[in-house]
Amino acid sequence: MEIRATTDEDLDVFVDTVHAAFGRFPETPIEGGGLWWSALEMDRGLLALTADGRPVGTAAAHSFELTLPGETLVPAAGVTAVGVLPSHRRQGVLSALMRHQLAELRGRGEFLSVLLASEAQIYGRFGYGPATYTARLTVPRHKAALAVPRARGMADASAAGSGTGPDPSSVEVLRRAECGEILEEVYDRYRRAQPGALSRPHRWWALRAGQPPISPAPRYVAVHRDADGVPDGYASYSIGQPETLTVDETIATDDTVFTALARFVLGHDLISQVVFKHVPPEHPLRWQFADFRAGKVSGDTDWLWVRLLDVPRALTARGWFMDGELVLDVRDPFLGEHGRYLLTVRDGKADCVPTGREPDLSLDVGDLGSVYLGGTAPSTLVRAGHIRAHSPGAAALADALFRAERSPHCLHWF
Ligand SMILES: CC(=O)SCCNC(=O)CCNC(=O)[C@H](O)C(C)(C)COP(=O)(O)OP(=O)(O)OC[C@H]1O[C@@H](n2cnc3c(N)ncnc32)[C@H](O)[C@@H]1OP(=O)(O)O
Repeated sequence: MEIRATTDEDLDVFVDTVHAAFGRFPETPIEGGGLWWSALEMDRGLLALTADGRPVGTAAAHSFELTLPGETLVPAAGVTAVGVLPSHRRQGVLSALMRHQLAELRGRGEFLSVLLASEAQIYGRFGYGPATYTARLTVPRHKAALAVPRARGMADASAAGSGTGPDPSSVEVLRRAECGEILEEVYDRYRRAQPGALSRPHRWWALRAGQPPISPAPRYVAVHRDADGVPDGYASYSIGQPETLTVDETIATDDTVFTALARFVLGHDLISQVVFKHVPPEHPLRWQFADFRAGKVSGDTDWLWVRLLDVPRALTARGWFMDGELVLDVRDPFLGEHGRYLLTVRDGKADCVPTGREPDLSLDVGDLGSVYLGGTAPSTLVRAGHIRAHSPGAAALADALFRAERSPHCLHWF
């Protein structure tokens, strides 16, 4: 078997092969009509070929920016279009593709790769760990009343007298087709401050490559504007049977904007329930209902998987919120690597250097990927038996150190 990089000339054969692996047809649009593969970067694709030159496997990568804790933006390879023909499975084709791809990414100087896993059993062996989570929240309209925020009544001398005038912000309903630029701009503002979020490169919007609201599927979009009329949030939605308003995504540059958009869709007439797709499982919205049980969380699942390609570079790239020191003994079974690092955090920045000191934690690189964005507590993986803590306080210290300013979330589909 040979693995080779693709060029623009390979687009048709690449797209045919990956669709055959998924048992789909390239000409059949995904939900809403977006041809996701139009955004593929063919200089980042790989084809696995048999000895007589027949393509049997594919993998590709998008050039994204990932937001790390501390509002740090870094490049991340978005691994995608991974497939092996049903006739050639379980013969090591994917393993060979992954090995080739990881080497190639390192060769380009990349230090993080990310993906969405079609099945959760595939990617752990290649050093990826689930790092962000998502869920849907279903709210029956008759339970949708929001509580008065308790903090509003609390004494705050600096804010005395504020919050009593009319709300100067506004919500306008537009059609998806007439507000592409607003969506692109608001999403970009949002993702820069949200740990775990990925960039949506301009060409994705231009090509409408993806799921709604990137794709051209008909949608209404509630656009929120601040007091100066500047768009600062949106909710893209459609209404279907049975009397359900489904929100594809609620993008807000701050929590009050999210609340305003939630209030707007929950107040829609002629519906019996609202489904918010892609909310973080522990989103504050649940706490905002007068009835705590109003919002039912379902479909709680992993979303972004993270793989560190260069441990010291990745750990020093993110922001940190507490000073401390940890010795991490990191194994990378797939690549046959092993390193022990002293992580020292001071004033929000980390230093990470090889050390001979006794470790505080021993872990696989995939588990480091899971805790890296702050969305999985190291102690959870200690309790699950995946990370080994060498002293009683090590897990608690790691929990405190790895925590992000807010829980990471990603809703970009690729
Ligand atoms: C980021 C993305 O693009 S996600 C999309 C992934 N693609 C798909 O789901 C499309 C349908 N599936 C496929 O094309 C293939 O089954 C693939 C790509 C998942 C696996 O390809 P293969 O060439 O069969 O994998 P390979 O032979 O290298 O398997 C390596 C190991 O992973 C295991 N493995 C592979 N796929 C799976 C799976 N779906 N579930 C459980 N274990 C799996 C194999 O058993 C093997 O284990 P072993 O090393 O202990 O023997």
